[in-house]
Amino acid sequence: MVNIFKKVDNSSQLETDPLLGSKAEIQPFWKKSWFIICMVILIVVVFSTIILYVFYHKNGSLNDIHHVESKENAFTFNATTSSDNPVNVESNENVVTYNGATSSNNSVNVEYKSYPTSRVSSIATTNGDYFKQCAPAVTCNPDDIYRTYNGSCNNLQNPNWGAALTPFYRLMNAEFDDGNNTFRVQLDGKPLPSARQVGVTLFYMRDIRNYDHANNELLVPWGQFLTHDISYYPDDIRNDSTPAHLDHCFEKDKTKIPIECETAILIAADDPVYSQYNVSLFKFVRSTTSVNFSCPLTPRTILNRNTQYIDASHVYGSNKKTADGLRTFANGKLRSRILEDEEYCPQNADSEFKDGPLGKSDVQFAAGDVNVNQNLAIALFQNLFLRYHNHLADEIQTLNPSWSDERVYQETRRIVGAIIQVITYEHFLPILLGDEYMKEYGLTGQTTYDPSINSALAQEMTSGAFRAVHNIIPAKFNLISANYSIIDEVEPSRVLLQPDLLIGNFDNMLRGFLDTPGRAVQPSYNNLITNVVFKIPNLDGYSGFDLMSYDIQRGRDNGLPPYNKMRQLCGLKKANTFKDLSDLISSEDIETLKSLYSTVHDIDYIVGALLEKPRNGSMVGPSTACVIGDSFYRFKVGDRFFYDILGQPGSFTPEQIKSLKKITLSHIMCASSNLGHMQKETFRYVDPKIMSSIMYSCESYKLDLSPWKEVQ
Ligand code: HEM
Ligand SMILES: [Ca+2]
Repeated sequence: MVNIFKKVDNSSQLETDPLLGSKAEIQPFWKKSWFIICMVILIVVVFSTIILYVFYHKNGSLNDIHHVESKENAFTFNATTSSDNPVNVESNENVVTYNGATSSNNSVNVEYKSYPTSRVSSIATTNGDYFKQCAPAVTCNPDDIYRTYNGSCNNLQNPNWGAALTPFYRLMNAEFDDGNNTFRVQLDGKPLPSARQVGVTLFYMRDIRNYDHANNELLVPWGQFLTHDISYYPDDIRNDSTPAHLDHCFEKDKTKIPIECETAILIAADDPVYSQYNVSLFKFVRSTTSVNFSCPLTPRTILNRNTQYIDASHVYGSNKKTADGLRTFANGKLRSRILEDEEYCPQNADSEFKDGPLGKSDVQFAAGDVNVNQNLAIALFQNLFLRYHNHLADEIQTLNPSWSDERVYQETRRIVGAIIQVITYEHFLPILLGDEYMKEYGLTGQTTYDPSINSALAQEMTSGAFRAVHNIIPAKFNLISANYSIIDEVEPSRVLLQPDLLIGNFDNMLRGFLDTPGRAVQPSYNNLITNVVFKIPNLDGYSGFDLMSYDIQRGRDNGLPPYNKMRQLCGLKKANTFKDLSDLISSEDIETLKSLYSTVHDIDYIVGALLEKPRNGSMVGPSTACVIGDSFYRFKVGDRFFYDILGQPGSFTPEQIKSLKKITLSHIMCASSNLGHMQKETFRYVDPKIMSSIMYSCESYKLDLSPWKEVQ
């Protein structure tokens, strides 16, 4: 072993100089230049440390990084803070940024993994069951240039992947108490706390941050419109008619609760809203399962009725019958009707909601998705795209007069699907997720098709992560006139299934979403959408609507894993105690969680997701972002018809892609309304009175269709 502690003989100051080869006089070490330089550096370091220490203490920034680890693609930070002020942790390599408020116990741990082009790997073992046991036989034509209506044959090796009426994908195995069907219980065997109780205790009257002045309210109808393209799983109401089914659950005799009432959401006697109406529960109907389609899979498996690709199936339908029913079969156009001189979706003659639970609506639209009438915002967007389809079909037919109705219809359908993808990936997701998550989850840049990727929508996404975006639904929709004054406002919660208000208000509603700042991101939903009481016409009593309770209960209904498991799936540290949640959840909320749940392992996914602090530049926390990011990655690389994929029979030409990439939601709104002027970044809030100079005339928003002109 080499002894590094050389013994210095102080009696002899002379040693052989290796360069001069002669004896040289050795100076005392304090006179040597290396020593002087070292001392100067030391003094500078000590002084700057003192200055930084004082500065950081004052600003509440990081003062003790006691663990910093950098693996190939992962960064871990554990740090303590000294005050209650916000903390910034930044790493320049691979850009991992966190900006969160400290919890009152002054401890912040941030652990983010950076996945440059990666995603979550499913660890569920049941994803293949439906395809082995129940999937219909399908024959595909690999040369087809248009999508099928139900999404089959997109993936030629697995033709049923992503098709309508196939199961949601699971990232983790379903969690049911009996393994198959009954609601998850807590680790100590107790039932989970009532979904309403959780909502009230954590979120009631928590509306403190009102506006997000960077974005307008259009994120909400777009988010919902997009949801209706990729998801639909109705309640299981096989044997009863809406809305009276389950009314018997209200009966006072609680000695024998019918099985179908067991999943009702219990309301406590001291509920701040419902106690005064003597309402003791919300009816809750479980989702329809594969059993309804003669496919008795276990555990409980939910089939998605809409195609699971972003393909405008909510405009056209997820099966041929619906699609045909919406067509005129002339010039590629969709059926529509004129009301008060404007074009609207056709009437749905069979609608069961003419006498809806909240009132009567003479207007019931028909569209590709049966939920077109759910609320005014989604109805507005369905009508917007109906108008846009017909506008585009006219232009394409004019450009190519010889094209048949079928060709014009299919080509327009193909472009509309592509436009929804462009707006989603270029404009919507960067705001929702932020640029860093966009890069981490591989959501930017040229798409390369990967047939090994199943594009089906994750159960954890549709019953959990994407619903967390319900927190930006505003309490009121403004109707704004052409001179920018608010002429009316409607509560979305009160106009469910009542789309007649849209007639004559189309432009006013669009202006309302465009010219109103969005609801700020925060853990709670707006107070109205969670606390609306209404009288059921055919029941002598009151009922209510609470989106938060339904979201929590739906997660349990569909067997979502609890929050702690989702954290781990997303690369976050498993919490062993409630305190371990302090990396992303405030200590006040942790205390409330403790009062509701038996252990940290019992917390519902959406509850944790809503409480997590969003990463800087994103509207969601990491265990929400990871599921949303993974889903949109699969919708992109697993879709053979994705708009910028090259080399497939259905691919657009490079010139067409160039033209499509320029489209914004402003183009659609200009072509389908009388607005006249639009801003370039449609989702950004621009005060119309002050910023009118940066609004552009609708003349400048025209999709260049020349690449679609067929060369004769
Ligand atoms: C005015 C706006 C909105 C209203 C009134 C609304 C209302 C609802 C309701 C009533 C449900 C069904 C609840 C249940 O019984 O389980 C639902 C489901 C859902 N919502 Fe929203 N929502 C709105 C906007 C949004 C937005 C902005 C997003 C996401 C960006 C979103 C994502 C979802 C998802 C993923 C589901 C489950 C999908 C499904 O049922 O197939 N919603 N929403
Ligand atoms: Ca679809």
